Amino acid sequence: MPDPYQPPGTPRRPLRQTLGLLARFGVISVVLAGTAGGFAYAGGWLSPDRLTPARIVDALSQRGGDPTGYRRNHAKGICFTGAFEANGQGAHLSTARVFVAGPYPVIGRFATATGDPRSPDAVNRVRSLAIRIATPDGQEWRSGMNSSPVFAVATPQAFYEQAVATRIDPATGRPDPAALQRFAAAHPETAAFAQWARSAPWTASFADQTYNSLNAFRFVDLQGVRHAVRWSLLPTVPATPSTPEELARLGPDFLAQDLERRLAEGPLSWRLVVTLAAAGDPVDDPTRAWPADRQQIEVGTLVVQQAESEDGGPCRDLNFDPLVLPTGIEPSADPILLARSAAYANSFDRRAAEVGATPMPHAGDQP
Ligand code: HEM
Repeated sequence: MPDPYQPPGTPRRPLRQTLGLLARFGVISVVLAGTAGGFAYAGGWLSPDRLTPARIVDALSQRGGDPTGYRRNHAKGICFTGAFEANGQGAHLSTARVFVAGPYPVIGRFATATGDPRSPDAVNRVRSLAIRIATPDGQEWRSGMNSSPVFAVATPQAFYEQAVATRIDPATGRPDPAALQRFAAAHPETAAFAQWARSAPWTASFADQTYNSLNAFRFVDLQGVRHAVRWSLLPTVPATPSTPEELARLGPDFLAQDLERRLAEGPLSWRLVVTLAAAGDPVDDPTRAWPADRQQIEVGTLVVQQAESEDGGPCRDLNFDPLVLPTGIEPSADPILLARSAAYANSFDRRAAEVGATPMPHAGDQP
């Protein structure tokens, strides 16, 4: 019987081959549908309420100013180059090459934790220092650290809610005080951070600040034993307390200016100190500090040699993703780490696509 689906003269395909082809097309379409579904899922199209990196970064982008071309958080910063001089003490805790005594090149960035690249320095409570240390085995250790001793929130969802609560109300140019109050009431875990923000002295410099990893990680030693750790960079110059009013008088960009002034006189350094958790210390919650008596080991010194504007500087196109870790350092179970990695990539993709479309003005330039 002629095949009604084939023009006359077309060679007949055996039935088994036809079924095989159909089955293969079936498999391919299922795979394609699955892939499309996967993208839809990752993009949050199937569940608009699900938290995605894009939603977090959208919320971070609405906290005032125009972030086009810039990081969507810690938007105002300055690049630096320098070295990490390992003293060899970390090699007992981790096999990472970076702990073998010696100097390793660093690209880094100081910043203020703001969504607005032109925000005046006197209004931003949290300052940050991010580093990428490269080692001769081709590996890298990237770390972004904050000047607060604890983080404000414990989960990606709470971080998102905080970003939404600090959105700028176009009518007033400020976040809605009621939204801030609602957020604080719903998140008692922010209390330790809020206490620090209220009471810690302000200073006029990036150079006199301590910078903390806040999230926990694991160092893996030669025997394969895992040690839960956090780390901090401790300044070697004394802090000079100031008030926000005094700082406001220094102009909008005093932090970058102070850094450049100090570096013109010589390098700045920080001691890298690793703190070891004791059994039961929280390793998945950066809002909770570990007790002050935990063992600490100084593993080397960060030397900052030269600052460079972010506009074209070596840190502009770096993503200080906290999950770029060398062999010998692993992430902890803290859910914030995965969320950070995904959100940084999203923010990086946005600003990388915007570079060139938007001039990258020096700090202090008017829009
Ligand atoms: C769920 C939690 C968090 C989210 C979603 C988040 C999101 C972001 C985003 C989108 C950026 C911009 C990245 C870029 O464009 O390259 C950023 C920068 C930064 N974040 Fe986070 N962050 C989180 C938690 C933390 C924590 C716990 C710390 C603590 C140390 C931290 C420290 C930093 C630093 C230092 C930078 C600036 C890095 C640089 O200079 O390039 N963040 N964050």
